[in-house]
Amino acid sequence: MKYGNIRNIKKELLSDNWYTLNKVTFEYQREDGTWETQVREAYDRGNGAAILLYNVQKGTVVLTRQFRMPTYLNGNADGMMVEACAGLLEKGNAEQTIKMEVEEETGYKIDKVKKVFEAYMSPGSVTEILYFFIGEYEASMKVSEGGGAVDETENIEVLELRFDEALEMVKTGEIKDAKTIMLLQYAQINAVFGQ
Ligand SMILES: Nc1nc2c(ncn2[C@@H]2O[C@H](COP(=O)(O)OP(=O)(O)O[C@H]3O[C@H](CO)[C@@H](O)[C@H](O)[C@@H]3O)[C@@H](O)[C@H]2O)c(=O)[nH]1
Ligand SMILES: [Mg+2]
Repeated sequence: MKYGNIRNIKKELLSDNWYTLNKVTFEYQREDGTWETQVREAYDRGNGAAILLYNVQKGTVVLTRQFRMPTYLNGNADGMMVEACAGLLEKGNAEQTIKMEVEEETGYKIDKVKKVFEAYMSPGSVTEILYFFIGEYEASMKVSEGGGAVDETENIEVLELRFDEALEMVKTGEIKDAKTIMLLQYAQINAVFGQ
């Protein structure tokens, strides 16, 4: 018996205030062939893209720092998060979006990025799939201050850190964002900065 047979999917909209929260009722076929009814809430905030900006010569990465209310609600004392540059896919594909986000959030205009993997970040409750990239930056690509979209009140601070310092911040817990940890570890495992 294969898993994954489902039928009678019914969606009830609980909220579409900003993004969309649905209560989904469905029947799921168990291994013994019988059907059971399950209820799951699913939050759809679209898909996203994230990128590790790195400079091999300088041995540095560019990250961002911003206030994240949901983390404040769950134990992050000042609500501030150090994260790789990222954004939700609005128009266009993941690659176009991430280049746009890089310029908006960090002020660097880059034109070469490499997709490294994709991942569901919270598959039990959030529909989002996140596309992961890495890309080289250098000082000459800096065209503005960055900081994020003014109309979105993002107030993003741009950080340039040594790669080893960023890895240390994962150990100490100063970096606690999953996508950022995944990208830093990708760079480490794949010797993006050399052995
Ligand atoms: N008014 C309002 N604004 C919101 C709400 N929820 C989010 N926003 C704003 O919508 C904007 C979205 O900015 P993006 O840069 O496109 O997305 P992001 O929040 O950085 O999302 C990235 O990181 C997430 C967390 O790791 C990822 O989940 C996501 O895929 C993406 O990579 C942010 O300014 C955020 O504050 C809301 O309920 N109300
Ligand atoms: Mg963002």
